[in-house]
Amino acid sequence: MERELALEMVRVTEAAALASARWMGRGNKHEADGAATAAMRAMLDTVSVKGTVVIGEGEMDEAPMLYIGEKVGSGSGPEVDVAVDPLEGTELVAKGLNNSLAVLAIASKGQLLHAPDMYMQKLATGPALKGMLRLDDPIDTTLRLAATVLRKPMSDVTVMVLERERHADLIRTLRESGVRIQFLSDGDVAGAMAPAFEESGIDLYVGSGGAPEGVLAAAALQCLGGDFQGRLLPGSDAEYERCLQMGIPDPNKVLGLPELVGTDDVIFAATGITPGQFLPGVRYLSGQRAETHSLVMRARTRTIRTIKAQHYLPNKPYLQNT
Ligand SMILES: O=P(O)(O)OC[C@H]1O[C@](O)(COP(=O)(O)O)[C@@H](O)[C@@H]1O
Repeated sequence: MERELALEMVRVTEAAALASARWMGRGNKHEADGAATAAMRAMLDTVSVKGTVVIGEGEMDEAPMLYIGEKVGSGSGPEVDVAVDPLEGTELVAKGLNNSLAVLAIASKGQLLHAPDMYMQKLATGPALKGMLRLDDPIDTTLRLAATVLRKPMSDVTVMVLERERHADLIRTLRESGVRIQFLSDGDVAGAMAPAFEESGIDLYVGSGGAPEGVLAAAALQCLGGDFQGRLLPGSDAEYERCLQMGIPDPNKVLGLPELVGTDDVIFAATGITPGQFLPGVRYLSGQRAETHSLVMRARTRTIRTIKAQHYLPNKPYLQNT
């Protein structure tokens, strides 16, 4: 893929963020998500790719736009897999909480895992722990190994996890191990990316979250030089069957970066919607302007670019109905 596509991708996540940011704190996650999705869809069609959505808003019969299998892009240019989450953290926007993002990854055709909509067990690290840990190991073994590699006492190791009832045993073990825990209420793409940013103070991301979000996080970590392992958690026979239908022969297998994002030809972009750990949220300025902060990265070069943009809102047709 041409490197120029990276900047085009930022325009797409900026559009989604600008559209959904209007809904911050207004208690309506569906409107916020719908606005982000429509804006992302409209902007994607201006990008010179022949894209197929592989991670999207749901199946064709569930989602009006950006559904799995939908063709996007201008129809000229390279054939690419497209993974989107126009509003990652719908509750965060609805409740006016930190850390929601508009997120997009593209990779050369056939290279992103077509992850079914179910939970995935996840382990994400930054570059310092790349290749050192195994999702299959008991969590206390993983923590001890991480502390040794990072040359920190256990009490300085900081682990991020979604605050969920299903994580009760995991959290108990983390506490018994003596590590520090930072809880997330939602938004585990940002959570899984955190260990790759030293300034986050997070060493490891663990626990289960959405499988589609896992593929997006894996694309980000491929660009950041970090590591990601995931295991699908089909919760019923129907979900197990769904994995098989989607071309995943062994749904219980641990999937590493090569299985999730089988290429360095991947671009990841994200724009902050509400204020976040590594990206400020959308700010509305005087003079009908709004400011966005985005991150765009290519795995091939590992360049991490942050882009601050000021938008003149009357010139954004996709915002007219928001
Ligand atoms: O809320 P659950 O069921 O634990 O699911 C976790 C998933 O939900 C999120 O927190 C938010 O997802 P949405 O944006 O679809 O609301 C994801 O980041 C995470 O992967």
